[in-house]
Amino acid sequence: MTVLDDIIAGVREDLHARTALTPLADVRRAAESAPAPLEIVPRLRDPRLAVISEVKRSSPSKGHLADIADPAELAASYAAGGAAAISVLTEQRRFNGRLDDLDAVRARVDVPVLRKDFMIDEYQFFEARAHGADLVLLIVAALDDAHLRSFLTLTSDLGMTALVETHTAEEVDRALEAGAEVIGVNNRNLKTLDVDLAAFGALAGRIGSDAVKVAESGILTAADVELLASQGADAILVGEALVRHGDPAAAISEFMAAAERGIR
Ligand SMILES: O=P(O)(O)OC[C@@H](O)[C@@H](O)c1c[nH]c2ccccc12
Repeated sequence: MTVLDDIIAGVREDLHARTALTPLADVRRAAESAPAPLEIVPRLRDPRLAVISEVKRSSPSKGHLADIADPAELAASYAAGGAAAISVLTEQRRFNGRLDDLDAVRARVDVPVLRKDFMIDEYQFFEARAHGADLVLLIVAALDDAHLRSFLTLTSDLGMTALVETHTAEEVDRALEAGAEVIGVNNRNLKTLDVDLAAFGALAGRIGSDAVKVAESGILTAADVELLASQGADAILVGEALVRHGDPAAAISEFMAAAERGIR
């Protein structure tokens, strides 16, 4: 059993508990009456690097990262620093996230918000929308082609955008064939949790320029950002470096400046 399998087993149990409390029909109704989702693709296509800033308390690889008593406050400083979007982890068992965090962040900022979780069931998409998400994460390694396609359709039917996460050449091909518009390369292998910042550079050319390219995970320094920008990243997804930084808004500006050096 890989780490990913193990995480998903827990996600499935938590999902059963929520569906027992709130039936799909109710979540669907809440999704339909939620305020319209925001568009993210134009922000990601902006020539300047887009920084997707993550609210992340802990992770299976690093354990405890930050307390984050007030996720809305953190998100507000991300937005003030120029974040293009805010990612909110909602997985409970391994990342200590919650849907309440998504609600709090959504209520506070007017930039697009990503529900970051392991999406394995239709229910979670209506739930994401009901809680104000504009984007969801689809992890190719966790989905067969049929689910990848049907979840992409459901995401766009709900007016949201999918960040389709890959880690290998085969996964990039599957993402492209399924019609993904925004493709992430996770520098962390979710089966082993090993991080290799070179993963993005190795796959960027394969993605090409039809899809938006997002470099994810293990991005700690301005030098990392400069390199990824020079390799064609349109956006970066950063958690640890921001939640551990005393001044996350300054860190975001610093990353954006580093990207300018990378593309010059
Ligand atoms: O904290 P980092 O190394 O900056 O990583 C952020 C983000 O990329 C990471 O949280 C992540 C990327 N893909 C995921 C899938 C599930 C859970 C978490 C993730």
